[in-house]
Amino acid sequence: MTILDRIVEKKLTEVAQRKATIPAQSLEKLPTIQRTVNSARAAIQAAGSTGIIAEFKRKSPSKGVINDSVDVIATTQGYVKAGAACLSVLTDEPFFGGKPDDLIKARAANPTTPVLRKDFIVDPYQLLEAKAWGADLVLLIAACLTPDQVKVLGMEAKRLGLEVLLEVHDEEELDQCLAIEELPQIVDLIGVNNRSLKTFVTSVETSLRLADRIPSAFVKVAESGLSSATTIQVLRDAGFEGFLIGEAFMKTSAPAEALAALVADSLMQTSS
Ligand SMILES: O=P(O)(O)OC[C@@H](O)[C@@H](O)c1c[nH]c2ccccc12
Repeated sequence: MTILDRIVEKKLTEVAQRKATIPAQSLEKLPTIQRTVNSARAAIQAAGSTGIIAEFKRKSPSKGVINDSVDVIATTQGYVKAGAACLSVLTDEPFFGGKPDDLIKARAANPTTPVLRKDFIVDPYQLLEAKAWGADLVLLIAACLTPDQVKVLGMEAKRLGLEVLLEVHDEEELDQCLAIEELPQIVDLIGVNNRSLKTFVTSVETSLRLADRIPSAFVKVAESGLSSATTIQVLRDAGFEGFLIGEAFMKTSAPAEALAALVADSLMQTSS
């Protein structure tokens, strides 16, 4: 059993409990369901955007506790001030130490920045939750979904007006998703996760290998294991516009300052 299998098993139980506590019909009635989202696609593609999707992540199955002392509001506001194009907030509690309230707080504190609900989405109910909590976009992880589920969840996300980041790890997952005829209508960004779910080893080569296979209709996002301006430039040259970064910032006592330093490094690279 892989870690992903364990996470999904737990997630299905969690979703069943949540549905029993707050029925979907109640979520549908919340005013946030009608809200127009901040576009991550637009924010990442805006002229001069850093493309950085800065993540708030307290712990992970691969690293254990990364940071359990920083505050979600101060950190996400600091990220935005330092140049983050988007925010990513973990809402999975058992494995990543996140919670819905982190997302709700990050949303309220950063009204004009796109916020990603980072979780393991296996049921349309979680999309309703994401919209109700104020998320602008959601992650769909190909490794834990069938192409049919990607389609159903993508369509529901679009009904709710959410943007979708589809995550793949290899050629097989990517090709299976690209075979979904409606994909350009239901997915906005395709992310390549550099972290192997089996070994937890991150290799930026994964993103570089898959870059040309991703059609230009999608914003390309490189995910995980990123920390240097040099690597970001290499990825940019390969066609990536978005960079999902968590640990490199969160492992420091001042995550926003770490982001600011990376942005300063990147600017120096482009001007030299
Ligand atoms: O902390 P890193 O190595 O910068 O990685 C961030 C992000 O890519 C990673 O947290 C992530 C990518 N896909 C996920 C899916 C679920 C949970 C977490 C993730």
